Amino acid sequence: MSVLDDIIAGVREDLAERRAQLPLEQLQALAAAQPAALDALAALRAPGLQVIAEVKRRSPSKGQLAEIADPAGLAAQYAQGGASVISVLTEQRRFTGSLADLDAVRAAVRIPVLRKDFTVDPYQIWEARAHGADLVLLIVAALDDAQLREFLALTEELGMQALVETHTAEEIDRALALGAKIIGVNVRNLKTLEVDNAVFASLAGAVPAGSVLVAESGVKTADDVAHYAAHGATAVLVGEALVSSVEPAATIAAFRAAAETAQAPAV
Ligand SMILES: O=C(O)c1ccccc1NCC(=O)[C@H](O)[C@H](O)COP(=O)(O)O
Repeated sequence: MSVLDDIIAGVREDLAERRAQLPLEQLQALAAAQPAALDALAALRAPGLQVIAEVKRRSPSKGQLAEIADPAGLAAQYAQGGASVISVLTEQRRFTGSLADLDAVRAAVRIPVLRKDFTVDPYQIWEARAHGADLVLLIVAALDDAQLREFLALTEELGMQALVETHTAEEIDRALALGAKIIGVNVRNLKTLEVDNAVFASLAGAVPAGSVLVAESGVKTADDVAHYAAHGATAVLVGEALVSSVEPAATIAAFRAAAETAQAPAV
């Protein structure tokens, strides 16, 4: 069983418990009572390189990353530093995230919020909207085409966006064929946990110019950001480097500045 399969098995068990506590109809009523979702697509299409800043306590690859006693305060610092979207990892078993973190972040910032989880069931998309999220993560490797189509349609129906995460050219083709508007290339292989920044450069060309293209994982330094920007990233999604930074706002500002000086790669 791969790491991804193992995570998803846990996600399904936790989901069954939540669904037993809150039937879908009640969740849908909570979602309907939320203000309209913010326009994440517009936020990611703003001029310059955008930063999706992640609230991430722990990971399967690195173990404990940060305590994060105040996720709302951290998100506020991210927004102050110029992040255009806040990503909140809500998976409990392997990342020690929660929907309470999502609630706290939603209440603290006025920019789009991504519910970052392993989406395998429409219930999770309703849940994301009911907790005020504007985007959800859809991992192509975890879903078949019918699921991807259904989940993309539901996010649209709810006025939300989806970050559609890929790791191979074939996954990018599948995402584009199903109409994904925000394509993520995760340079972390979720089956082996290997991080290889070169994956982004090798795949970016498969995404049509003008698409929103997010480079995910492995951003440690301004040079990493410049590398992704030079290869066509619209945005970078950063977790570990920000939760372990003593000045996350300044780190985000430095990352955005680094992108402005990025040179297109020699051909
Ligand atoms: O982070 C992990 O170890 C991980 C393992 C298995 C599945 C997903 C995982 N992380 C989710 C992410 O993709 C990252 O949180 C995100 O891209 C930020 O990565 P980083 O900046 O390297 O913390």
